[in-house]
Amino acid sequence: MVAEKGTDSNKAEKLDVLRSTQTVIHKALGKLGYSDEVYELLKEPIRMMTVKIPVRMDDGTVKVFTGYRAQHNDAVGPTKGGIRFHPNVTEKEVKALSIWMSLKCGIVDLPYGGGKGGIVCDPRDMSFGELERLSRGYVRAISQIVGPTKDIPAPDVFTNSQIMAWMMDEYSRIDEFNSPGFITGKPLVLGGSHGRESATAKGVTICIREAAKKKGINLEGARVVVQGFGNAGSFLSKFMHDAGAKVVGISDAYGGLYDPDGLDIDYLLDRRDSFGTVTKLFNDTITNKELLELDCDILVPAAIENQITEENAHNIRASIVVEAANGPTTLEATRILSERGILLVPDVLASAGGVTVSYFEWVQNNQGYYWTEEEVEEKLEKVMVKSFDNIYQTSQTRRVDMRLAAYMVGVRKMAEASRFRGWI
Ligand SMILES: NC(=O)C1=CN([C@@H]2O[C@H](COP(=O)(O)OP(=O)(O)OC[C@H]3O[C@@H](n4cnc5c(N)ncnc54)[C@H](O)[C@@H]3O)[C@@H](O)[C@H]2O)C=CC1
Ligand SMILES: O=C(O)CCC(=O)C(=O)O
Repeated sequence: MVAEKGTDSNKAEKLDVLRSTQTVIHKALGKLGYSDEVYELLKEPIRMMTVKIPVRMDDGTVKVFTGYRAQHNDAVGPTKGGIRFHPNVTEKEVKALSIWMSLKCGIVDLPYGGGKGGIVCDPRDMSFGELERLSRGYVRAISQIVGPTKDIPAPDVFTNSQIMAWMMDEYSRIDEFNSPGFITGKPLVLGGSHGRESATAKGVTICIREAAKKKGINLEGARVVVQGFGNAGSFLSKFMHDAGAKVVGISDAYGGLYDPDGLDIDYLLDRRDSFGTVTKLFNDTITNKELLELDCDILVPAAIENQITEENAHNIRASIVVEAANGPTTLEATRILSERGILLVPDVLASAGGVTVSYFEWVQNNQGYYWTEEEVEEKLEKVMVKSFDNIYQTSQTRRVDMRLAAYMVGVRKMAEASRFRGWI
């Protein structure tokens, strides 16, 4: 049997997302009765590629970028997960992100394992041409280990449908075949799916609705704060606004905006740039730290990791925290929120709408027959409600928090698939 691990006092270790996800995987496997051998297999990706990507910059110089692709576990099927372009990308982060993808795919029951990629770069400082050359260079560098039946990438932080289009085109050249199923999150005209752009936020919205029912909170008039105004955060703000909630705070990498009477979300959506930046247009801003501690009913971190920590968890004033971002809450903070009776819907459940509709996109690419937006939304709704119920019930019956319950549900499928394959 797997023994439960104690907490570590070192602050850096508490912010180490790989270490903290390993801690919860270890606990989840222990609760399910799996052996330490299973943990040894699942604690790290089975494959990790580091690549150097030389890119001719617009000024004629060559800059060499570092990129990663992690494939966590492919017992269930091909691996799947986004590609992040961000200056703070690290090998450890990409590994953790690939494990979270495996858990998400297990939770929403997709025929995939988890993968994730990242490039250390700041696309906000790069031209369109430089970004295209970087995107194509990355695909050439990882082409041996990816493909429509091996590992299927998608968008994540600071990547979008245009970048997916360049990557698909580059892979199709290498493969000498039009390969729309190589990547998801593509533009509609290149085999993208209706509903993929807003899918992550739709999934989060469904989780908020279900969590609000459990807490007896009426969404009409509920005060919502959203950290991050990119793909996940901006659509989410819109959906909350349309549902009658009052979005009182939003933020981006440069700061936050607050209005207790509710922000004008349509105006902000109109003014945000393609990197989800909008606050630079305003003088009267608050910090991201202040934003997270605002008085509200529902708090949605939708930006980056390690935002709710033991330092601010006691000051969170929301009744429900729904993680649209990957890894926004540390384990210590998870414990504090849970002790304070705050319902936390974890990332691996709340943000799984994105990969669910990515799966729909891949299925449509494979069958060559495309669904309407209504069909996609109906299927997503069913998947998310079922997954939420399953995890909520698990947390109640096993008397564990929603994060541990989600890991227990998410890890089981890959552990079983690995066992049937005779790996463990
Ligand atoms: N796009 C997708 O389909 C999915 C995204 N996610 C997760 O959701 C989160 C957001 O992703 P996207 O919306 O796709 O990215 P995005 O690139 O569209 O937007 C990111 C947003 O976060 C803000 N941000 C960046 N650094 C920040 C910081 N230090 N403090 C506060 N805000 C900061 C940016 O200004 C921007 O508003 C990430 O954790 C991502 O992994 C999870 C599942 C699927
Ligand atoms: O759409 C996908 O395949 C992956 C989305 C993703 O990277 C994530 O859920 O973190």
